[in-house]
Amino acid sequence: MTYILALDQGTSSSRSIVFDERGRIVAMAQQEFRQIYPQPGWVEHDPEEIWSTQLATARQALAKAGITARDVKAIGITNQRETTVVWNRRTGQPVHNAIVWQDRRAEPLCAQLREHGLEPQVRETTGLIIDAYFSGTKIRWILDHAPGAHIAAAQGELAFGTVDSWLLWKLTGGRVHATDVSNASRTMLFDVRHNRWDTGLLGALHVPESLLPHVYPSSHVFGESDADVLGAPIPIAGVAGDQQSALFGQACFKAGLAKNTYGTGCFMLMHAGGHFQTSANGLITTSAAQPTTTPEFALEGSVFIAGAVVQWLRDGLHAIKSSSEVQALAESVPDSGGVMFVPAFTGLGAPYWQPDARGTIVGLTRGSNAAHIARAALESIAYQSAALLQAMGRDLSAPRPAGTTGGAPGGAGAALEPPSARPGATIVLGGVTELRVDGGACVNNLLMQFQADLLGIPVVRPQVIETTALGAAYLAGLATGVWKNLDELSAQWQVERRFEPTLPRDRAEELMARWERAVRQAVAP
Ligand SMILES: Nc1ncnc2c1ncn2[C@@H]1O[C@H](COP(=O)(O)OP(=O)(O)O)[C@@H](O)[C@H]1O
Ligand SMILES: O=P(O)(O)OC[C@H](O)CO
Repeated sequence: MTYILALDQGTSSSRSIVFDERGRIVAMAQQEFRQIYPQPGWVEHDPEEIWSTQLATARQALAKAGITARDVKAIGITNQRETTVVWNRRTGQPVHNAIVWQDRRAEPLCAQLREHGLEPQVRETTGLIIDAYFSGTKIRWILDHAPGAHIAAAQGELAFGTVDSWLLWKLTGGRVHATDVSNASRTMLFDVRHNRWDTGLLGALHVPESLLPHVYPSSHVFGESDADVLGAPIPIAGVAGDQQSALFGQACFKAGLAKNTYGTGCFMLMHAGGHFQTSANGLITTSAAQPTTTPEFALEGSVFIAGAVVQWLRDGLHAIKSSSEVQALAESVPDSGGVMFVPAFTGLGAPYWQPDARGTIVGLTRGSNAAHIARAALESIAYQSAALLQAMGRDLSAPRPAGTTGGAPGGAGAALEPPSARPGATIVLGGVTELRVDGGACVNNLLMQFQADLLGIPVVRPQVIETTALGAAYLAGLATGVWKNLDELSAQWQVERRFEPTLPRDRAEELMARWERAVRQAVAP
């Protein structure tokens, strides 16, 4: 039997999963680690803890599987994206804690870049918007604040990496300083059209090129782990950011294939093929996990509050005792009884981009009860996701020629016009024929059925919902001959359940229109 070890380094925990050659899970281990909040809006991780928890889970997973490193054909790495580590190449010591993707401290720097008119250049080169989310301004902040970092950087002593690079460095005992295209595309410094660092943006952010990792395709032998790390050297042959890795693990290899991950928030990615296109509908363009040197892209949008609304029902409203109870409560009523819940607790993300929107429940009557609110809360996850897929569909139906900007997140407004005033009055999905799902909340059948009903296309839940780790395993297995090609992977991907739409389309559109009205109330209560 051939085994692949996937290292899945997430925001709140490090996990390791052993897969067999048929993509089945053999063993899994997980460890949480500290979240460090030095100031409001700041979030840090200790890079050494990221490494020690990842290593511990890798060893545990091998032990649970009853195998040794010699039985493992390859390692694949997938990781929380954008989180930024800068370390000293000689000592291997980080010069600062990792600045996590959620951290907002670089916002003033972003404001300066916007004032200098850099937005179009960023959008046309990286597919992104200027935002503190991405790594570029986090690197700048560390160079500006870690003692002696400027001089050390100028002398070529420092290395930057997203978490994959940091793990690669540690696994190889400091021999490999590299990343893959999907992680590089989250830095705001990478020309995704040509798969190379962009000297113009590096100059604008004053980031020396000597800091940067080499960039390779996502399926590539990056190096071998040191023998003493896991007991024998293992090729590290796949690397991808977690959302792109999930897209790959869902076998979404072609334009129009889309996945949605239902976790705390939702991350929806749609493969966009090999043609670089910026969004006119409030999304970002990112590099997909790339098995070869040919650039491939994905459209991406995220919902801030998805499964988190269920946590709020539990911890804020005390309507349920555990997340799994939400389905039974919601099913105790035939529908939401006209209640609409917009969980804009932290503003609204794509495609609305309304940071000041706040959570809103509309349509309450004397007859409304906790079950209606629970049902509306679950439905809100599906409405937000439908709005994202609709935005993607519109981008696919009306591709924008390169060189045009606008419609960027932050441009807001457009997505808030009444649905009847937009091409999306009928739910246009631009040829998307199904939505593949994963993440903790995709176990909820009521939610999945409602999602299919709204979209009018099947929602498909695969047998392995650990698709993030599976994607990294696929990438590593492709580079080491475990699997020959993408067709073989597509054939291996298996459906656990398919939710077929049953709602008449005019009813779905009526509901979407009511949702959009509720959104407008959340934006301007
Ligand atoms: N049966 C359920 N129905 C709806 N949501 C659920 C259910 N079980 C868990 N969740 C939600 O799923 C989320 C956890 O999913 P997970 O993929 O582990 O998230 P993350 O990776 O963001 O931590 C939580 O927000 C939780 O409320
Ligand atoms: O670790 P997760 O699952 O929260 O994912 C984080 C994303 O990669 C952030 O862009």
